[in-house]
Amino acid sequence: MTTRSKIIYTLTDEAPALATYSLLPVVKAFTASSDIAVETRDISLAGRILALFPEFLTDAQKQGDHLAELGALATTPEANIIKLPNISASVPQLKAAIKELQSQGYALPDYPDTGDSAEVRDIRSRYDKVKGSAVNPVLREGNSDRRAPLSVKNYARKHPHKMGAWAADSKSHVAHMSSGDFYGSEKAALIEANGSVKIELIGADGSTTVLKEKTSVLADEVLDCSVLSKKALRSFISAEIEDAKKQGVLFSVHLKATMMKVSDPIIFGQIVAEFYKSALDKHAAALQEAGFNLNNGIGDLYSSIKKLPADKQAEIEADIKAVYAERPALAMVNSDKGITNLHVPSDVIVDASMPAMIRDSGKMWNTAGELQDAKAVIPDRCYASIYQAVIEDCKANGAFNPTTMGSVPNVGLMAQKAEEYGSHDKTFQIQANGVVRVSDVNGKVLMEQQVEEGDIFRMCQTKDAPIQDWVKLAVNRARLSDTPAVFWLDPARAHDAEMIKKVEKYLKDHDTSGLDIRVLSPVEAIKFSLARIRDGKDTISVTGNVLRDYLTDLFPIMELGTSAKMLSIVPLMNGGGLFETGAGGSAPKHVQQLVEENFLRWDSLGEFLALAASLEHLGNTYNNPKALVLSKTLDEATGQFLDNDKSPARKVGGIDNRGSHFYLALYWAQALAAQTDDAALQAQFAPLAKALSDNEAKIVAELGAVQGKPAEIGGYYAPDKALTEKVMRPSETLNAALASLV
Ligand SMILES: NC(=O)C1=CN([C@@H]2O[C@H](COP(=O)(O)OP(=O)(O)OC[C@H]3O[C@@H](n4cnc5c(N)ncnc54)[C@H](OP(=O)(O)O)[C@@H]3O)[C@@H](O)[C@H]2O)C=CC1
Ligand SMILES: O=C(O)CCC(=O)C(=O)O
Ligand SMILES: [Mg+2]
Repeated sequence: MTTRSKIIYTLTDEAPALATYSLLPVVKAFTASSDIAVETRDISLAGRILALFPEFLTDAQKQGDHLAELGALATTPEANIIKLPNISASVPQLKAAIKELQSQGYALPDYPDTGDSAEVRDIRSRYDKVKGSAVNPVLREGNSDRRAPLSVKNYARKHPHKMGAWAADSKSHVAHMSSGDFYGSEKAALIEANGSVKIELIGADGSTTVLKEKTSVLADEVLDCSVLSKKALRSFISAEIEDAKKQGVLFSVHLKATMMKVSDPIIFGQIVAEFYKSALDKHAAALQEAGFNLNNGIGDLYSSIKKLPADKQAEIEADIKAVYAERPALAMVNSDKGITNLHVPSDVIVDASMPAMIRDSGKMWNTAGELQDAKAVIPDRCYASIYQAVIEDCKANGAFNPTTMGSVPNVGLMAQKAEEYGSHDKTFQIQANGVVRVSDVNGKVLMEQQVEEGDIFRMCQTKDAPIQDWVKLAVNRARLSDTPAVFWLDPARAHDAEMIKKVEKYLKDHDTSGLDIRVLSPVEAIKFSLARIRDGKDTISVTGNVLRDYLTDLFPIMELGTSAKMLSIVPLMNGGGLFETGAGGSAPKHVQQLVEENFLRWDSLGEFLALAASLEHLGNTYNNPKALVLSKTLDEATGQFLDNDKSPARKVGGIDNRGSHFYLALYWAQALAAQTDDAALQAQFAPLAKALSDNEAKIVAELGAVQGKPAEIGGYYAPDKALTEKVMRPSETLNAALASLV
C-alpha cells in the first residue's frame, strides 16, 4: 500500500497556461489510477493580484495566496511541484492586468503612480509584491540543473533548426561601460557570525539616512555591494547613440528589467531619457503633469499624454517623431505595430533576446521589418562580455551548426535568493551625494561605496549552505555525465574572488579524482566552451544565478532552437523536487497567434520532461512503483514523440500544441500497454491505446478543423475558463477517450 502522494501542477500565464488546458486533462487521466493526486495552484499574475486584495472582493471572488503556500511547501521534503513559466510583470503589464480584472468585475484599486498617503503607500507596496520576478525566487529553494537530455540533443541533430549565417564583416557588437558600473565598484565581505547588517547613506552634508535597517545574515555567507553611476551611464549611452548612428547599425538595449526589477527599470529609464532627450527636455513640465514615468518606457509617454489637451499631445508626438530622424534607427520589437526596443522595459529581456540575435546572424529587426546589424547595449560589464565573445567567435568561424555542435548544460546557484537576483530589497536609487555604508550590529563598517545623487546602489547576499549544495551538484553532474565542469568566476570581481575560495574549499569535500574541474573567468570559460562545442564536445557550466539564467537560454537556443526543450530540475535543499518546464518564458507572441488564428505553437516538451522527472521523484520518495512505470513509459513516449517529430509547427496547417498533446497521449498509452511491469496499468491502457490509434486521423482532423479562424478566450491575463477550455479541447473524440479512463 502506498501513501497517497501529490504533484502540484502550477497554473500560470500566457501560452503555457493555455497549453495546460489541453495537457492537464491528459496528465490527470493517466495518473488517476496510480495513487497520485494531481492538484493545481494558481500563481498567475492575475491570481497573485487577486490574492493581495481580499477586502476589495466579494467572497466568491476571493482567492488564497497560492504562491505563499507553495513557497512554504518548497522547504519541505514532500514538495513535488511542476512549475511552468509565468509572467514577471513590468509596471505597464501590471496595470494592464489590473485593468482587465476591473473590467471583469473585480473592484481592485488602481496602481498608484503617485501619492504618498498611508493608504496609497499600502496599495503600492502590495502591488509591488507581484511586480517583476516575484514567483521564481520564492519557489527556488534549491539550485538548478538544466540540460538537454540525450534524446532531445539527438532530435536536434536529426531535425536541425535554422541558424542565420554570420558574415565576417558583421558590424554587430556588444557595447558596455568601461567604468562607473557595478562591475567596477564591487566590494565583498565574508560574514563571520549570524546577525544582521544595516545599510545607511551618510550624506555629504553629514546627515544619515537609513536605507535598510536590518538585513539578517548567516555565518559564512558572502555579502557584496556595488554602484552604477548615473552620470557615467548617461555619458556612455550618449556616446553609444552617436556611435550607432555613425556606424549605421540599429541601437538596441538588453536588460533584465523583470528579474532585476529595481535596478534595471531605472537603467532603462535613463537610456530612454538620453535617447529622446531633446523632446523630453522640451516638454518636461507637461510630461510631469501627465505622470509620464521614464522607467516604464516610451510607450508610457503615449498613454500618459492622452490626459493632455489635443494640441499639446500632437506637439509632443511630432517632437518624438523628430527624434527618430536625428537618432540612429532603433531595433524593433514589432515593426508592423511600431513597437520599438524602448517602448516597454519587459519586451526585450537579455537572456532570450541576445541568443535570438545571435541565432539570427547577429541581426535585429528594423522599422521596415528587415534584419540589420545592431549595437547591443548591455551597460554593466559583469556579464556583457560573454556575448561579445560569442559574436567574435561567430564572425571568425561562422554560425554554430546544430547537427554537430556539443552541449553546454548548466549547474546554477540560485537557492535562497542568491546573488543579484535576490538583491531587490537591498537596491536603492540614491537621493543625495555621500557614502553608503554597510555595517554590523557593533557598528563595524563591512563595506562602503561613494555615491552621487541618482546612482544605483545594490547589495547581494549569497548563503553558504546553497554554495555547498551547488558545488556538490556540480561534482555529481561531472561524475554522472563524465564531462568537464567549469566554474565561471571572475577573480577581478570581489564577490567572485570570495566564491572562488569557497569553491576550492568545498571541492575538497568530494571525490574529484579523474574529473576535469576548472575555475575560469566568464570570458575564458565561454571561449573554452565554444571551442569545445564546435568540436562536438560537451562542457558543464557551473555558474552563479545570473549566468545560470543567461546561459540556459543562450546555449539551448543555439543548440536546440529554443530553451523550451530543456530539462530543468531544481533538487530542493530539504529533499523535495521542483520541476521547471523548459528554461524559457511564457511566450506572449504565441497568445496573439492563438487569438488571431486559433493556432498555439507552444512546445510542451519541457512539460513532458518535467512530468517524467516529477513522477520518478514521487515514485522513489513514496515507494510507488506505478509512478515509476508512468515515468519510464512517459520517457519512452517522449522519445517516440521526438523520433516522429510531433512537436507543434509554427504556422496554421501543421499540428499545434493540442495535436502534440494527442500524440504524446497516444505514445504514452501505447508504452503503458506494451510494458509488463504492472499488469493493471497494462490492462487499463491497452484499450485507450487502441482507441487513440484507431481514431488518429479523426482526432487530428477535429483538431485541425478549428485552425485559421480567430479564437475567443475572453481575456489575456485572466481568460475565461469555460471559453478557453472549449478552445483548447476541440476534439470530442479525444476528450471522450480520456474520459473513459477516469
Ligand atoms: N521560468 C519563468 O517563469 C520565466 C518567465 N519569463 C517571463 O516570460 C515572459 C516572456 O519573456 P520573453 O523574454 O519574451 O521570453 P520567452 O521565452 O517567453 O519568449 C521568447 C521566444 O522564445 C520562444 N519560446 C519560448 N518558449 C517556447 C515554447 N515553449 N515553445 C515554443 N517557443 C517558445 C518563442 O519564440 P517564437 O515565437 O519565435 O517561436 C518566444 O517568442 C516575461 O514575462 C518573462 O518575465 C521568462 C523566462 C523564464
Ligand atoms: O523569473 C523570471 O523572471 C525569469 C526566470 C528566468 O528567466 C530563468 O530562470 O531562466
Ligand atoms: Mg531565463
